[in-house]
Amino acid sequence: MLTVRAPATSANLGSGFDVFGVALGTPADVVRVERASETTITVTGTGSQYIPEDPAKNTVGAVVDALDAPARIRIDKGVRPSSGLGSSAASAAAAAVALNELYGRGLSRNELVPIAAEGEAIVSGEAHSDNVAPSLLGGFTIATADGVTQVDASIPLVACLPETVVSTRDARGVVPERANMDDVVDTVGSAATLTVGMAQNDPELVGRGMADEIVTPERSELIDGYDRVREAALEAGATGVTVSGAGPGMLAACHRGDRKAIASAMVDAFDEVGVESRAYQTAVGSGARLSRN
Ligand SMILES: Nc1ncnc2c1ncn2[C@@H]1O[C@H](COP(=O)(O)OP(=O)(O)OP(=O)(O)O)[C@@H](O)[C@H]1O
Ligand SMILES: N[C@@H](CCO)C(=O)O
Repeated sequence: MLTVRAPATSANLGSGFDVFGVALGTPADVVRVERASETTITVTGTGSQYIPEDPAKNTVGAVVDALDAPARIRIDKGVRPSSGLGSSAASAAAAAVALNELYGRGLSRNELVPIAAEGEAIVSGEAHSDNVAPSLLGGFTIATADGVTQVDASIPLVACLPETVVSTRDARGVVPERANMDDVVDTVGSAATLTVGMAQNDPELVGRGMADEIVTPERSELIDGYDRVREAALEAGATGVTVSGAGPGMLAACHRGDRKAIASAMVDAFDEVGVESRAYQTAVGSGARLSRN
């Protein structure tokens, strides 16, 4: 049996819609695979009651098809679905690494990115790679049509997940079809600033580079308490705050010593609007890890 732990991820980071992503130190999905003549999937863990075990509807099933690698697959969810922390992608990335090894397909982590992204097409209608890339490769990733650029980084982060649900499919429905040129210019500036911040491990530049005038204003409307929680995190020392993935999770960049205060401030602010939440004090981390047992 092969076991792979694949991390949660946060995509977009504000200014990098459908392009930027980071791997998080915690939480993670654990996927176990064994060869079988027919594929079966069982799901346990957080939010497992909302995840289909039918291979045609689970992101992992798309990976099985793409690698032609039938298996008995057990998914232990650490990443809550529809949270904005790349839950669907974590399972797909873990399965891609595990099945590639189980069947000796010999594909590199970069080559597994489009394969794992097939799973995203099942749940959101589009095979975007911005979550599967960091879950496979770790660090900060820039996923474009030409491939993925990756840098290792260790920026401290707080990811706060309200107990509400926003599906990626719905959140993609509010993305504007066109953008104003001034907003495009500002957002390109932010994206460049964030990229330098990741390369230099500078939380101030990363936080400043999260500013986005195009997608985030629309998406934040879907999250009860967004403005209040954002303000609270900034007051507690966050260098930048944005929607995590498609939401409703929120992501704050910060300095290492400020994570605890920011986590409590975000949870308290959600509480003030009657929403329970859970905060992860984490950092940009490593990609999927394989073990044999
Ligand atoms: N292995 C899986 N893990 C999690 N969700 C899955 C899986 N397979 C299918 N799904 C479905 O995908 C949906 C969750 O994916 P979605 O992209 O909406 O959220 P997310 O991955 O948590 O967030 P985001 O992509 O914004 O970070 C749910 O409807 C869930 O049932
Ligand atoms: N880039 C994707 C990430 C969430 O899956 C989105 O924001 O819709």
